[in-house]
Amino acid sequence: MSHFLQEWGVTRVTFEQDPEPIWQDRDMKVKSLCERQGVECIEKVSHTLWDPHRIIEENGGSPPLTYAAFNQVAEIVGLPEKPVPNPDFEGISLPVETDHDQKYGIPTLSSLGIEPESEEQASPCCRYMGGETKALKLLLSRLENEKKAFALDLSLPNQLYPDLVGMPMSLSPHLRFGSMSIRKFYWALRCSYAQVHPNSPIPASITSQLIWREYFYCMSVNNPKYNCMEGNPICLNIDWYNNEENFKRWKEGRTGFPWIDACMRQLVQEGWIHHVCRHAVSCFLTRGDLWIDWQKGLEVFDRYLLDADWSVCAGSWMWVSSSAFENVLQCPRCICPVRYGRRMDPTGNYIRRYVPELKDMPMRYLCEPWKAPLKVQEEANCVIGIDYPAPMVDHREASKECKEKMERIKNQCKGVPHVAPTNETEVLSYMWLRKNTVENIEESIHETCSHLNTVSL
Ligand SMILES: Cc1cc2nc3c(=O)[nH]c(=O)nc-3n(C[C@H](O)[C@H](O)[C@H](O)COP(=O)(O)OP(=O)(O)OC[C@H]3O[C@@H](n4cnc5c(N)ncnc54)[C@H](O)[C@@H]3O)c2cc1C
Repeated sequence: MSHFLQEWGVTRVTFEQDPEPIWQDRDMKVKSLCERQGVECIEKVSHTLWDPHRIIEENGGSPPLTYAAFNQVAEIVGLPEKPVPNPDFEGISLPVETDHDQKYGIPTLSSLGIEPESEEQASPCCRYMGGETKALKLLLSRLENEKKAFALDLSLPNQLYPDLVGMPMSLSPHLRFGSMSIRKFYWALRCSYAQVHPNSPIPASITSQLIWREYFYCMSVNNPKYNCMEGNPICLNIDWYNNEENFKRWKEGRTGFPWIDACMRQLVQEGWIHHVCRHAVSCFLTRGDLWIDWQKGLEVFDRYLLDADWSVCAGSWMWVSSSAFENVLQCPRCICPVRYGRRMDPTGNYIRRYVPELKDMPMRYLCEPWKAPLKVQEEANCVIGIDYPAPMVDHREASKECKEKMERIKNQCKGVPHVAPTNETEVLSYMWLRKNTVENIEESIHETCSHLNTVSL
């Protein structure tokens, strides 16, 4: 790094704030290196629409407790700044030497010791290309689609899988790595709505997904244990099952529920799945069917998702598993892996694409192939238990059991804050919840109080 700074005559480095501890650690190192080299360091907030610290300050020193409260505070803070051209970069061109790629080219994955885990991973149906040029093209086609939806007053979901030419439509990996500016995306969505409906106010739903991202960022800032259950002041300590075999079947897409398996296989092969798929598989793993720790699911998402984002991913897992946020006090309905699959994939094309064993299974049985008569299974060349697994749980039974457990936890939660405790009474109620796992209550109260002191929420 110091070699590059010198060779390129760098005098100023700008970087953006990120709440993830490893990036904060990296920033500290870069800053001290730059200081030693006499290079100026400028820290900007450009990865989020608003500075999370500003939101916290406006909310009286703690993060807004709910998504609705977040929106109210954001309204007070005002609309996010519009992107402006950066004069620092105008007219800049970098001379590229003939041996540029040799000296500075991106190393291959195998030179870093990373090999594909499967044939599908080695040649996936779609490839995400990095860089702002690609991201801007993607934004344009995305806006065209959105405009059609705005004109019909529809909220058009992104497609479940890349289009026929293998082009992904999702911008999330670009947002994650900064090759698409979040402010540009936000303002582009608002402007294209305004073009279609010039005389109407812009509905909040147009940008609501981006605001969820902001909310999770705001909740994670100042909380280094945000991606953990233990020591994370906003997360309930739930006694999840530790069942390695069940976890492995979920991870490998061998649950016997075609919709869940299609989602998990797409994730591992392509590094991206649609929000409805993320929701379905995370609910299935945790409070829906298997009652397995959300942190295990988070590890898998973190490994395979191209848009894996410390704040959003951990926040979403806590949300879906009812471990934090508003969901702690609610008992949301479990997702049925059969009915939901049928609703989301009415043609069956998605399941057939990622679970080819079932490609000839008639639509009627596609989401629950174990119900197909043996003759139908034989005709479809897919005998359940031989060519494709039988369902690993009885969903009705498993979800009933999970729901009862969740109800018990929620009853214990009555009167307990659903996010970080902010005073001593709340700490005491919080400890009540944790007493099943912490033997010495006094010690645990002390532990949580010190969290409150160290984690300045
Ligand atoms: C268990 C689980 C884990 C998730 N992990 C991640 C993750 O690691 N990284 C990530 O970017 N998104 C994550 N999401 C949120 C969401 O599923 C993805 O952002 C979305 O599917 C990306 O596709 P898109 O770009 O087409 O999204 P769009 O619908 O076009 O949304 C645009 C952007 O808004 C943000 N966004 C969208 N939905 C949400 C949401 N529910 N919560 C917070 N931000 C949102 C993302 O930055 C996304 O790129 C997760 C959701 C769940 C349920």
